[in-house]
Amino acid sequence: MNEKAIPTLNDWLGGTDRLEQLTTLFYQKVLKDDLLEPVFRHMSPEHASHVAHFIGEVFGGPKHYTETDGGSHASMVAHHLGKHLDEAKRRRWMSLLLETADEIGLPDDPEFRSAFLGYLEWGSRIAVLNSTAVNNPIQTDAAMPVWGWGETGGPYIPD
Ligand code: HEM
Repeated sequence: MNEKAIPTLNDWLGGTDRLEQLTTLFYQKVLKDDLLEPVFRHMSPEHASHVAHFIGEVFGGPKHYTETDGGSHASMVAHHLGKHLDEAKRRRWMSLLLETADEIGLPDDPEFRSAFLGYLEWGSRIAVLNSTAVNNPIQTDAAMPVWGWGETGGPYIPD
């Protein structure tokens, strides 16, 4: 059988440097955006690289978020608690991020963009849900999410 080696999403998009380029330019746009600037005006100088590291790790890349930045799935979710995000802000966040992806020339093949958009839709909708939560729904020792070329595996059915 002729089995092809399938790269991770992180490898396919060009790795950590490309993700940092994406998030750096994206958060510059965010700070010029009327709807999102108030949400992000207090973000730390490391915010863009932390988000790049988080996504890279989820996409099968190096564990920069958990091993270098000292983050975890739970600590990432904690950053969204009480932020009172809504659909309008989520849509703007998505639209600016996708615009930035095109601007820096991230791969635009249908398979990559389908997986990439799927992750952003999933993650951004969870961020909105978590932003109205009081308690962190993620255990401190929970594993990081993992995203590949075809995911969700079915609807979320609570225990
Ligand atoms: C796939 C989707 C998302 C991912 C992977 C993500 C990732 C992250 C990470 C890793 C942090 C912590 C950064 C740090 O350590 O400094 C963070 C913080 C934050 N995120 Fe997200 N996020 C997502 C979606 C969103 C959306 C849709 C919004 C708003 C529309 C949002 C708003 C925020 C805010 C307000 C913070 C805290 C900023 C501060 O420290 O002041 N996030 N996010």
